[in-house]
Amino acid sequence: MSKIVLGQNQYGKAEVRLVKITRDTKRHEIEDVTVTSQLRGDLDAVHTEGDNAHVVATDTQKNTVYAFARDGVGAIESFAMRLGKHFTGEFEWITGGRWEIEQYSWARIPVDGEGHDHSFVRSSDERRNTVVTVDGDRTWIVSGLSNMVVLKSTGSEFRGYPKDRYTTLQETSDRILATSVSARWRYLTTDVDFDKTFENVRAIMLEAFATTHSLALQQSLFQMGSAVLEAHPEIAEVKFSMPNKHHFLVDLEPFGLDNPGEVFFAADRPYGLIEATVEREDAPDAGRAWDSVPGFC
Ligand SMILES: O=c1[nH]c(=O)c2[nH]c(=O)[nH]c2[nH]1
Repeated sequence: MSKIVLGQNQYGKAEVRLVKITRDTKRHEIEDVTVTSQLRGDLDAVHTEGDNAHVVATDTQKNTVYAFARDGVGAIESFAMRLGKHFTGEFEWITGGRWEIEQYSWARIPVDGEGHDHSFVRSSDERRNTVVTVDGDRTWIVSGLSNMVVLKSTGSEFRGYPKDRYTTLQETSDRILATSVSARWRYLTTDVDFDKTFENVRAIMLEAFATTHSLALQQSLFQMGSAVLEAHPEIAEVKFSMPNKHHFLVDLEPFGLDNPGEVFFAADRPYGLIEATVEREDAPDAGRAWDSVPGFC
């Protein structure tokens, strides 16, 4: 019989819900995040013997998240790195880990044409996220966004695909193109103005989606990724997962009506799922950056 040994492992507190209000002035600020903290290191004994001497409790990890938030969250990448430095610095057998943060955005409620001081409305389901991975003295940062729903009502075609006996799809030179963008990009350095870069990457993706005359969602994806890499030398690669949110033209002929691309059935499933990585050919190895970042190819 072969010897049975413990393989890769990590543990921590998942999805710590944290809301931080900054109320130094009467104009409050809100930061709303979900934090997952996972530690790696010399943790064999707890698995093989039930010896907890090295187990920084998941409850302690949760408390640390809340305690650190007392000073504010700031850029989620910086907050995640703070946590990483703390756990790997404080406990010598903790040699690395993974800190994932998702951020929800709130907008001020407009009252008399101005944003209210302390009343907010969740602006959309879109989220900003990051995964910071630490292994010894190496740190990888993968940041991204999810649920960025975009649509263009023309400027999209889909033609020239192979036809076989199962093909019923009609070619089109004018269709709706809609998707919910999930994207994650890997930074080449930890020395980044993360908030500014996030806003810029997002704006670049939106502009590329809008201005690309799309022959396929795959082409739009590649344009979006290329535009980001062209503008941001500190980013090595961008991974996308983009559902093709199909909009089918409704046949209004039974009602004696034409339908020149105006009335659509927005199907929610099934959907095409377009995934790709846009990368620099000479990018340094990704190391452990994408470990435990599911949902991308
Ligand atoms: O942009 C598209 N890419 C596809 O691969 C595809 N396949 C399909 O049926 N419609 C589309 N649209």
